[in-house]
Amino acid sequence: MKLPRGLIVSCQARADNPLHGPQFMGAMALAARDGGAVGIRANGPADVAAVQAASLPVIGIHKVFSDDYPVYITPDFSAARAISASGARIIALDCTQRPRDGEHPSILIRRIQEELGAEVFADISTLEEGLKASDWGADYVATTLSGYTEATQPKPEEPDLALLEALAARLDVPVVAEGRYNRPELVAQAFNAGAHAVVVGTMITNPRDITRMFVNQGVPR
Ligand SMILES: CC(=O)N[C@H](C=O)[C@@H](O)[C@H](O)[C@H](O)COP(=O)(O)O
Repeated sequence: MKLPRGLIVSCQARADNPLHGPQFMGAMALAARDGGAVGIRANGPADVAAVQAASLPVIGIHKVFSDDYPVYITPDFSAARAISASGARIIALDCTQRPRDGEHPSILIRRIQEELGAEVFADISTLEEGLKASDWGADYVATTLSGYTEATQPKPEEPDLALLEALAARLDVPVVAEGRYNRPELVAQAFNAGAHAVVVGTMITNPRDITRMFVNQGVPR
């Protein structure tokens, strides 16, 4: 197993974010490492290559957006191959039941393991999807997409600890908590609920959203 137990920091910034770009994400990864993170999650070949500077295990994703399909986290094999070529040894992909263009996640999981020699990190939104991903051979199952699929709308403020707990009770593979873990006590609760690791993104690596939160909650208008 390539992913250690502990805190994983997601270092992602979209094109409209002033911190977009491998130089910034590489620096974020170093800061996360110095703070005690045991792994990094990063998006796209350039950022995946840049975060290797931290010498930590990298969960690579490749977001590819389409007008026709809702699946965007590593939606096909070519997306997986691109981040594998940039050094990701753990590849995360959408394993929800939503429609997609191309191969079924069960095929993608096997191809990523056999052809790229990487571990597969299944991003799911429901217990049923998590059980299926594990049956298909995923190496890790993560709650990443809870709150982001039709089946899990409306998106709650808090992370989906109930889903985490249900997955941990049923699965033999490591279960990872991800999505809206934005306070240290929520991370502690996730480990108590059986998480192998917890991924935190926005609250550590997105100063724009953190600033907005302060402005919206603490600044008089
Ligand atoms: C739904 C989706 O696309 N999630 C993405 C997955 O890579 C990221 O945008 C999130 O920031 C990441 O999952 C961490 O979550 P949070 O930022 O809530 O700590």
